Amino acid sequence: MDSGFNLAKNNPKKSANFLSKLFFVWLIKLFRRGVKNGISVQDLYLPMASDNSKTLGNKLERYWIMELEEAQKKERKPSLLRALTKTFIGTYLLHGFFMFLHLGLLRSFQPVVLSFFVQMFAEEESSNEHKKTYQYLYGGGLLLLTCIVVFLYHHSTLELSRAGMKARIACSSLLYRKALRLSRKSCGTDTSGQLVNLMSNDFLRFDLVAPMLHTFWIIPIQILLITYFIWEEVGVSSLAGVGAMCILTIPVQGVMGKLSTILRHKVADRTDYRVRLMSELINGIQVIKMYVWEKPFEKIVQTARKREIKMIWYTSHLKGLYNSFSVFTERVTLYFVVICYYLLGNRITASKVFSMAQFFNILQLSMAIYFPLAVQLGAEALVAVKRAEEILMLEERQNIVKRTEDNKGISIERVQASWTSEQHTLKNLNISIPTGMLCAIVGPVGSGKSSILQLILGELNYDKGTVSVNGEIAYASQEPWLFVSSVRQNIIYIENYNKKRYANIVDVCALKKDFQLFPNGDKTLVGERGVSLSGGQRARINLARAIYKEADIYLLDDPLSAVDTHVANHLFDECIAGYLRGKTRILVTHQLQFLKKVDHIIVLNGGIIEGQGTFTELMNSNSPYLQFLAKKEEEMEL
Ligand SMILES: Nc1ncnc2c1ncn2[C@@H]1O[C@H](COP(=O)(O)OP(=O)(O)OP(=O)(O)O)[C@@H](O)[C@H]1O
Repeated sequence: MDSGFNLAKNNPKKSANFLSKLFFVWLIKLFRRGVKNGISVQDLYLPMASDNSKTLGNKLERYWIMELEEAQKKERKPSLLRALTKTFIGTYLLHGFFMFLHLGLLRSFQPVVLSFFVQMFAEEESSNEHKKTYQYLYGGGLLLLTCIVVFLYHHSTLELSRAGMKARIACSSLLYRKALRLSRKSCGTDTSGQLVNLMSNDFLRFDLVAPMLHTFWIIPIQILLITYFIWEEVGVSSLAGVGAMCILTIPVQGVMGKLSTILRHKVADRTDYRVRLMSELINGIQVIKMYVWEKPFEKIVQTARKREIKMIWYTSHLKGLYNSFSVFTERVTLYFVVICYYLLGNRITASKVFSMAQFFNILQLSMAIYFPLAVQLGAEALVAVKRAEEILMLEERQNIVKRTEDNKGISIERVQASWTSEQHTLKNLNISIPTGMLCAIVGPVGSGKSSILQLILGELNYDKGTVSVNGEIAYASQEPWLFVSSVRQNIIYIENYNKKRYANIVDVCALKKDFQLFPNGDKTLVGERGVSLSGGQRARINLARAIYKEADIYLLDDPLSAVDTHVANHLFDECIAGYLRGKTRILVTHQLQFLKKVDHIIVLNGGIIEGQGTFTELMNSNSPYLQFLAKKEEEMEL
C-alpha cells in the first residue's frame, strides 16, 4: 500500500531567477548528476504546485461537473474535450501566441533576411558603398532573428508540452476518482483493462499533441506569408512550387488522418483485450499451473498479441510511407519552381535559390511533417478523450449513508434492484434493522444475500424504494482480499495502529496461534494475493480488517464457512456476538447453529424475502429453508 519513498527535493525552478529560467540553468545540476551516475526516481524534484495532480484533478473535475449539468440542461452528450478546453485554454492560448510569433512570423522572415544577406556578396552589388555596413546589418539581423526563434521555440514548446502533461495528469486524476466511485455493476464490464490502457498509454498522446495543435491555425497563415515572399522573389513560378507542395501533402494527410483514427481505435481495442487477458491470467495463475494449462494459455496470449501487433504493423507502415514522402517533397517543389522560373526566361541567382531552398524547407517542415503529425496525434488524442468519456459516463455507487439520531441502523423499504437490465435481483425488499442488532441472512446459493450487502454499501443501485443507512460501515467480503504487505498491515489497512485494539482483534479472530506459526509473526509478508496463507487464515485476516475499522455497522459476508466448526464457534462467540456487541451487524451464513443465537433472521429466496423473525418464530412458521437446514444438520449428526 506504500510506494516506499516520497520525493523530497524542492523544485529549483521555483527559486530560479529570470536568466536561469531563460537559459534553463536551474536544470544543470540534474543533468550533471545524470551524466555522472544516471538519474533515479529519488533524484527527481517535487512537482510545481500548479502541476500537482490534486490541483489539476480538482480543476478539471469542477469543469467536468459543470459540463455534466449543462449537457443535462441542453439534453446533449457531455464532452470531456469541452471541459478540458475550459480548464487549460488560458495558458494554452498565451503560449500558442508565442508559437505563432516564431513559427508563423519570424521563421518566415529568416529566408528574406538571408536573401538580402547573400545579395550583399553578389558581384553586381560590389559597387555599393555601404556594402560592409549592410553585410554586418543583415548578418547581425539573421543572428538576432535565429536567437529569438530559438528562445521562443524552446520556451513555447516546453510550456505547450507542459499544458499537455497537465491535461494528461488531470484526466488520469479524474478517471482515478471515477474508478473509486464506480458501482460493482460498472466494474463488471471491460473497465479495468480500459483504465490501465488509458492511463498508461492513450493519455500519453496529450503530451505530444499539445504543442502540435496550434499548427492547425498557424500553418495556413505561414503558408500565405511564405507564398507571398516566394511570389516577391520569383513571381508566378511560385505557384508551381506551392501547388506541388499542396498536392503532395494535403490529400495524403486527409487519408492519413482517417486511416490513423481507424487504426488507433483497433489497436486500442486489441490492447485492452490483451491487458485484460493478462490480468485475468495472472490472477488465476495458480489454477493454470495446477492443471498444467500453460501451453494452451500461452497460445491464447500469443494470438491476442499477434492480433495487436498486426494492427501496430499497419500503423507503423502507414507512418513510414508518409515519412518517405517528406524526404523528397522539398526537393521536388524547389525543382519545379526553379525550372518554371528559368523556362519563363528569368536568370537564377544564388540569393534566390538560397532563400527559396529555405522557404521550401520551412513549408515542407510545416506541411509534410508538423501538420500531418498534428492530424495523426490529434486523431489519436480524440480517440483517448472519447474512450475516457465512456468511462466517465459509467454508473456510480450511490451514497446512501446518512447520520440520523433515530434508532434505525439500516432501513430498506420496497426496494427493487438489479445487476443487469434483464432481471431483478432483489424484489420488494423490506428490512428494518435497529442499531445494535445482530441479524443473519440465509438462503440458497444465488438468492441475493451478498447483493443485499452490496445494496447497503451503495454498490448496487436500486430503481425503486428507499435505502437509508445510519452510520459508518465496515465490510468483510465473501472472497478474502489481501494485498502484498505484512499480515499486520493487511489487518490495520489504512487505519492507525492501536496496540490494544489490534491485540484484542487478533485474539477474537483466532489469529494468535497462526502468528506463532509464521516465520516473522504478524510481520510476515503476505505473498501476492495471500498465496502463502491457507484459506481459513485468509478469511480470518479479511474479517480482522473489517473488525479493526471503528464503524457502526458491520457487514460480514459468510466469514464462517472457510473455517472448521471449532474456529467458527470461536469467531462467532468471541468476535461477532462478543467483541462487536452493541454494533449493528449483518452476518451472511449457512450454519444453523449460529442462527439460534442471532436476534433476527432474514430468509431469502430468489431475491424475495421468504420470511423474517427470530429462530423460534421462523421454525414455528415452518420456513422451508430453515427446515431444510435443520434436516441437513440432523443428517450430519447421525
Ligand atoms: N457483480 C455482479 N454483477 C452482475 N451480477 C451479479 C453480481 N453479483 C451478483 N450477481 C448476480 O446476482 C444474483 C445473486 O447473487 P448473490 O451473490 O447476491 O447471491 P448469494 O445469495 O450471495 O449467493 P452465494 O450464497 O453463492 O454467495 C446472482 O444471479 C448473481 O449472478
